[in-house]
Amino acid sequence: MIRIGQGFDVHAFSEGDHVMLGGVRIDHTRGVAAHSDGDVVLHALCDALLGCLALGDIGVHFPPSDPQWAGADSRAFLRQVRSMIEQRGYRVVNVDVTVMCEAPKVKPHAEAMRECIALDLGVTSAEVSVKATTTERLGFTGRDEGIAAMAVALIQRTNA
Ligand SMILES: Nc1ccn([C@@H]2O[C@H](COP(=O)(O)O)[C@@H](O)[C@H]2O)c(=O)n1
Ligand SMILES: C[C@@]1(CO)OP(=O)(O)OP(=O)(O)OC[C@H]1O
Repeated sequence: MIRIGQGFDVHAFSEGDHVMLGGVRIDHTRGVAAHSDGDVVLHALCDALLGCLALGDIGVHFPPSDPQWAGADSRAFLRQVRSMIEQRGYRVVNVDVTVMCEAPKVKPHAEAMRECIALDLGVTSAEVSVKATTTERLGFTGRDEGIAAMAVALIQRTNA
């Protein structure tokens, strides 16, 4: 039995000197507004994985109203979501993420992001794809107002 899920997340730029993407710290002229560390890649991935088993979304499991998640490392969310999936008898097959922003440049960090995500999901980096695109100066990402990410995940029953 295989199951598929998709996720999407956005965070607006705010004051700061770095962004977290795929668990990797990237120096930037701004940060993002968020309750946690604002890692759109990991948030979209969590939603994709939760979506595989119709387990709701990241905000259901890690509510923004809960002070324990203030400034949280989003890798902890991803590891927790992996654990939810494994408890239900599934394993991650592969994931694919697209980051949308004018800046920062993602490509120089894509390999580090793949390795970080692979470690937290218990797969190899060959099972983790990270891509990036501008939106050709169109829309909120095109106006350099924030970062968006979308993700797709495939999981498989471990006894399949
Ligand atoms: N934030 C971004 C956006 C894009 N890239 C890389 O640049 C290539 C060209 O982007 P287009 O939007 O013109 O297609 C793209 O293939 C990405 O590899 C990036 O690294 N960071
Ligand atoms: C991650 C959580 C944690 O409280 O808050 P944010 O960092 O604001 O990120 P969002 O993508 O809005 O997801 C909701 C929350 O689960």
